[in-house]
Amino acid sequence: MRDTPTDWLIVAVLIAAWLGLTWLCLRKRPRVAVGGASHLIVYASQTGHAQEMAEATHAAVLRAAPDARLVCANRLDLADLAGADRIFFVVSTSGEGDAPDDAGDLDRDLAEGDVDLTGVQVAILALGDRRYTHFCAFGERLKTWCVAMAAEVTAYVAVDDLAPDDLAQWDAVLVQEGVGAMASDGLASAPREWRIASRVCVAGAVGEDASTGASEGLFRLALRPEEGRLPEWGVGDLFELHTPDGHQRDYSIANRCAGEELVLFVRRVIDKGVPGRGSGLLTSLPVGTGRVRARIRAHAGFRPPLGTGPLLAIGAGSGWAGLRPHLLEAMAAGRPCWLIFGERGEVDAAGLLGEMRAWHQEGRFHRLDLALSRQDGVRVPDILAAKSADLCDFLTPDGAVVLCGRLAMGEAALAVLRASMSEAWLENARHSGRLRSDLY
Ligand SMILES: Cc1cc2nc3c(=O)[nH]c(=O)nc-3n(C[C@H](O)[C@H](O)[C@H](O)COP(=O)(O)O)c2cc1C
Repeated sequence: MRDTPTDWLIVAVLIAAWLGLTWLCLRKRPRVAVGGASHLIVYASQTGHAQEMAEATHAAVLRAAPDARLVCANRLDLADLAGADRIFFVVSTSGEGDAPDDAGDLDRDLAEGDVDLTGVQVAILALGDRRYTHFCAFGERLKTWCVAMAAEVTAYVAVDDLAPDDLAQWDAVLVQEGVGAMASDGLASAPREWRIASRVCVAGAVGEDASTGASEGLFRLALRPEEGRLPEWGVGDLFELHTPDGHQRDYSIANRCAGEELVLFVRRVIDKGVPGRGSGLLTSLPVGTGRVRARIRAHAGFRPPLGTGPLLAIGAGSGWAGLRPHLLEAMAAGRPCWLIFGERGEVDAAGLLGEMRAWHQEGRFHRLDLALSRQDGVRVPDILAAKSADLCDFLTPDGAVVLCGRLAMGEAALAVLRASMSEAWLENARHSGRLRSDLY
């Protein structure tokens, strides 16, 4: 039997109708919000600032809308957004214009997702830093997408380096929206006074590189609270320094919470002859009498890797501050540890390398590999590549990785690990909490 032109026309019409219906179904997702909440506060945060501000925003919004829900971006479905009346996004930008790790799914949705947000009011607080090339790029992408999805974007506030004036604008937005300013009780702890109890230069000669605008040595500091006992913190948490001119700087706390002191490793930064706002203070105030204001801030994304398997710690320079408490925790738990660490040279960093060497000689580390770039021309990724087979033996199947240091070093290290262990292993380790990184 031959097909007639009429048969073909009917088939074409049916296919077109089916495609149209599918498109409509996908676009008009059911308006079911998270737990039925009319107000959503959605956060995406790499080092905790956006999360904390979202918590303070949530506390403020709750006054006006008792069903308001606080949600991490990755726990969100597009249908949740469509089901809300008002959405407050509080998001930072990480990497080079990237979404924070806890917003990878939302970022994919921004590229591919389609949902009807007609009638949904959106306000966005975007955290970023103008020293990076792509200022608030993730917040910008989010705004563009919301507009494309037909949401009404009522406010967009971009914050440069947590500048108080920019944050005041967000408070003004909240007041305008009828919910009142951010609730300070959303902050985990208030800043307090700390005294610099000791300070020693452990790497890089003081004065070196000042002319080139580069750094001027790495210092180990011990701080004590001016009053009261040492506050509690967890492995991975941050010391948030509040400078007298209203800025904040984060430093990894380098010891576990015990004893009377909090330990930091601070690189003295000199930019065009001017010492860094935070590092300048910490490395120049007099020992014994010098005081700074700071508080401890939880860093949920850099908690000890889950599991009980072996731990590979990778880092360089001031990244030692981030790795150190993880190693102390893992050694105490009896996990085999392997440290791969980069510095410039033996003489340059004797104070820093001494502690690692001592731990290794005492048998507390399974293995220690140093990449001394200026002395031997070897960098951290070179070691990872050269020891690829050993890495597979050490990490397969349930090993964990903790990575801390400059972004370029971290990304190069991850690329080599990906090649050695496979993309699937790395993704699985990240999703199951066995890979933690803090790159800056
Ligand atoms: C490794 C790193 C990369 C960053 N990349 C950017 C960027 O590309 N664009 C930007 O505007 N800010 C960037 N920032 C600045 C952060 O967005 C800013 O510090 C923000 O307050 C961090 O908020 P969070 O703690 O919620 O992640 C970066 C910060 C770090 C540490």
